[in-house]
Amino acid sequence: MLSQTTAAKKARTLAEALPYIKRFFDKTIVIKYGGNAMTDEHLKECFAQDVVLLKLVGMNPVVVHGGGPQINEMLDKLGKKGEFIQGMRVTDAETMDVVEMVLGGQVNKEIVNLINRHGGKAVGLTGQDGNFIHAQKLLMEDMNDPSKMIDIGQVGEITAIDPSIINFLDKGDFIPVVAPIGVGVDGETYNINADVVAGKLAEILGAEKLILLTNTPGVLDKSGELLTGLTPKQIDDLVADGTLSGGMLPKISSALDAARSGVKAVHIIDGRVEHALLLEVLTDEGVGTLIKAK
Ligand SMILES: Nc1ncnc2c1ncn2[C@@H]1O[C@H](COP(=O)(O)OP(=O)(O)O)[C@@H](O)[C@H]1O
Ligand SMILES: CC(=O)N[C@@H](CCC(=O)OP(=O)(O)O)C(=O)O
Repeated sequence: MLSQTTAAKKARTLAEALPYIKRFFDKTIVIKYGGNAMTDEHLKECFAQDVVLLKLVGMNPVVVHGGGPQINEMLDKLGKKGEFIQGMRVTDAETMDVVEMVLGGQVNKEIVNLINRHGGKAVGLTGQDGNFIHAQKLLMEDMNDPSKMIDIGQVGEITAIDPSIINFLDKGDFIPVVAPIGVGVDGETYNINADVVAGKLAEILGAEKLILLTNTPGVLDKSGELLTGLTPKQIDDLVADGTLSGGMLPKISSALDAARSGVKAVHIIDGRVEHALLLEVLTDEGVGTLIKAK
């Protein structure tokens, strides 16, 4: 039997959720599930339960997933080394085949299956389905010399998103699970960073919240301390002095773009914390880093 104090604590936590359930009822919440946060079986189950719960209390969760480490694992098996420049994967034709297989197949179906096992109705999509993520080849600016462009192969930048398939799924009981693959005018496919897709999708859907689940407590300063809130000026400084690097670069710029484009709350949070998503959406507990528009 629960002691009275434990029971009272549980009841208080449940009661705390009520104003959040009201506030976010019928609102869209885009959740980026990073490949690095997807490693532990128990945490994956918690994630799926959280997504289903948000849907059942009337919100519209839209999941965008990554899978960087999972792609690396498959490349390793093929004797190929994954290479990243400024947080973006250099994607030749062979790597693109692996990206499509791992993101569009393995990882996407695993998440769909997890959510469905917990009572949700997840539908897996890539940007090709419903022709919804339009992309073109990205020519990336060199951070150290903006006059120089870097060619990283079949990596895409989003040119447009047609959200009708997502809106259709949201209106029903479905939970969209999106793999970050875009399609070009001639039907060619592009590898797009999942943070970029999540940010743009949140903007286009007019999402109330964008939550980026990753494998750090949030954005950390030079001495490894958590930064709970970040303004654009602070972000510029952290990029310039090298505190932000690798995968955090596309993450932070997508987060900032989304905040500036009207997504009301953008959070980078620790996906290694049990039920991090519920804590973020339904409690007063602030976890991670809030990205401010100004
Ligand atoms: N200042 C920073 N604070 C936190 N993480 C950082 C920072 N700079 C770089 N990183 C790196 O960014 C990583 C998160 O990005 P990424 O590897 O792309 O994860 P995900 O798969 O969740 O998108 C962290 O694991 C960390 O290694
Ligand atoms: C262009 C580019 O970098 N694409 C990423 C797509 C997956 C991704 O973003 O996965 P995470 O969120 O787990 O990092 C890649 O190939 O790794």
